[in-house]
Amino acid sequence: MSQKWKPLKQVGVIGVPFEKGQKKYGVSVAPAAMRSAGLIEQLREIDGLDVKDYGDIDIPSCHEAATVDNMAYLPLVSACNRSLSNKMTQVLNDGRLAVTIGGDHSIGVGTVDGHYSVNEDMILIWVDAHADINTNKTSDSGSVHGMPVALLVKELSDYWPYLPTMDWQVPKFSIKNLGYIGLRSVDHYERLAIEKYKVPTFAMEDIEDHGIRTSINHILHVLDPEKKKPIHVSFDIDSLDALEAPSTGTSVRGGLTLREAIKLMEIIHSTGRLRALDLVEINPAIGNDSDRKRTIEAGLCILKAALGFSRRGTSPRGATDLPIISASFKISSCLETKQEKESGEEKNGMRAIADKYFSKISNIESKYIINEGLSKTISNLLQGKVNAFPLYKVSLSLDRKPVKIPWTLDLASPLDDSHYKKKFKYLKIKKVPAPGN
Ligand SMILES: NC(=[NH2+])NCCC[C@H](N)C(=O)O
Repeated sequence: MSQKWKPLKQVGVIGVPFEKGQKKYGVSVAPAAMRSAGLIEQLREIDGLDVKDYGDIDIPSCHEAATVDNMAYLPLVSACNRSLSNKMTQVLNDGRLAVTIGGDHSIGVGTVDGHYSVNEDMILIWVDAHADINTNKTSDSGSVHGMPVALLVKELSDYWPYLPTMDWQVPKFSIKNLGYIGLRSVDHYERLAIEKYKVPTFAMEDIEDHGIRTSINHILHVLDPEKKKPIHVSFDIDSLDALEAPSTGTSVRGGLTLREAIKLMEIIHSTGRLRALDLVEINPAIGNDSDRKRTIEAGLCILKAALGFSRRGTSPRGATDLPIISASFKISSCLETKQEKESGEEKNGMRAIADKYFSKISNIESKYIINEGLSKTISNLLQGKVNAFPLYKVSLSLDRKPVKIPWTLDLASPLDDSHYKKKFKYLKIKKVPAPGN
């Protein structure tokens, strides 16, 4: 039976201030930098999104020496990912789409491991300049951020030595459920692995040939032709062109434009199947203020596109028309009814009248005033009948043009008010939803 997918409106944000998967200082500052740039607030502005901030995971301090050849800080990387994997499981089991802010890309081990434990049928879209599928034997750098994919996939488990501290992580995810977007710096053995396992890959030259829409749609079709599997996107900011995202540790020229990346995320959002999204490798310590700002803004744009922000704009929820009147009102005077005059309950009576008349209007901003002299004249003209109904003068100030609503007559059916209707312009008062509702 085919399940109807729609975008998950509940989101859980996890920060991972971790940088030991590579050698440069600064990528651990990204969660804080993203938060102070308004990450949570901006996500909450997306129509209908319920965003829970799970805070940053505790990065375990661990002083064990690296015991595996050509794998820097493995015990630390392992401890961080173990804790992240647990946090992922928690967020997903809370029914939320997990948004993880790294940290370097070694944290993909924890996010995918945690996601897999909840959704075994998940597919993984790795958006990156690099394939990150080195083993410690094939890596030139010895940095684990170039190895997460190789650690995760079961097909490569035989190519690793025993990894002390990594017993918690059993590679179960199949490379058959992986696709790449944005590659342009692929090491030799990485290319071999991609070809050997026929990983659907749209490197930059393929994106150049086919466009971003066809590229992602092709990958999604190959990995999940029946459109029924949860999607995990692991987005490395270095997939973007260095001009769009300069503040990152291993930037490569000639990458995705921000527009392509946004489009990519919009397409993924529209599947309704996105369940986990990582944003990694933003390094606020690289570059100047403007580089930092540009990179962080690009990251925010990407997250927002993935979570349903529409560049077309969205009309206010529930509204069917532009607000006709938006004002607040105050009764300054009113001709009382006979009954009120006698009972002296003028004030309550007035409030009741106001409620009755203006319950239909929300958020009225200007004043509603009766001119005493005028009201007396009118009262005379109406020969005492005025006591049978309240009479108001309403003045509303709209933004562009002051509009006067001179009279509102109630219970006035026997009365011919055509004279007043001619003299004063009547304005229909329509109910409008209060802004923000
Ligand atoms: N997530 C990244 N930025 N990875 C960069 C990896 C670079 C290189 N291929 C390496 O293995 O060291």
